Amino acid sequence: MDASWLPSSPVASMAALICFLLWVLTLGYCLKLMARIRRLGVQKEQACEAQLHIQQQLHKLTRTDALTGVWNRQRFGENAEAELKRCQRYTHPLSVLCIDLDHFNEINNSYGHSIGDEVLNGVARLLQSAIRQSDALGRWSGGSFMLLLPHTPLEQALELAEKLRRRIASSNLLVDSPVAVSIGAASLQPDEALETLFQRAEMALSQAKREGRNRTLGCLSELPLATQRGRQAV
Ligand SMILES: Nc1nc2c(ncn2[C@@H]2O[C@H](COP(=O)(O)OP(=O)(O)OP(=O)(O)O)[C@@H](O)[C@H]2O)c(=O)[nH]1
Repeated sequence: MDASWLPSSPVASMAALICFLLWVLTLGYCLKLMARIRRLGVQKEQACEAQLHIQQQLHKLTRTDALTGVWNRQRFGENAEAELKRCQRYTHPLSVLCIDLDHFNEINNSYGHSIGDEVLNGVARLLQSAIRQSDALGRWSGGSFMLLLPHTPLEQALELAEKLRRRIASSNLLVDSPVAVSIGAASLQPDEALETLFQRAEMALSQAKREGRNRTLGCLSELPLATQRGRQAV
């Protein structure tokens, strides 16, 4: 056997051994480094996913009402504006319902705010479960919601409003007392602005409250001249 490659002296043997050890150490270090880089890559991916999740949650929070989970007023308004343009472009009917809890203040005072919150939540759930996917529900203010009904003329909107009103009145959101809502409806008129459409639904709602609550009223007319002037002056 040819042994010419073997170190010929103890010094050479020692040097070969040191080289071998250095090579083993370097290899170990490289493997460790590679594992660390891989770990960092995974951690970076996880951090990116977490950041994306937080961004999505934030986006959702800024678009939905924290208590009821329905769209907040801003998101509802943006959607309604886009829907209005579509309906005007294709001359489709569009209606809105403004739905307000009757005597909500009394519910809060008698049962406490957290029960008031539960009632509000219950109403939101009832409304959401009764509408079409193409409809949109938004929290409008304290105890009121706005419902957008594309492709729906006033007559059908009033029918739906009555169905919703009856459903809420016969629910047992409060065990020992009925919960009622008043509803104002309005349908888009040619070249009408969104703001005016909402105002007319609110006007009908105010009239329903004045007439005794727990009822539905539609707004057939345009805004009274005084209101229109007031709006233009703003
Ligand atoms: N529990 C609860 N109450 C709220 C919330 N936001 C507003 N409110 C209360 O809702 C009540 C709104 O009352 P109003 O709509 O002014 O009047 P109302 O008592 O409902 O009377 P009508 O609308 O005239 O029938 C006020 O007492 C507010 O404090 C909320 O998020 N949770």
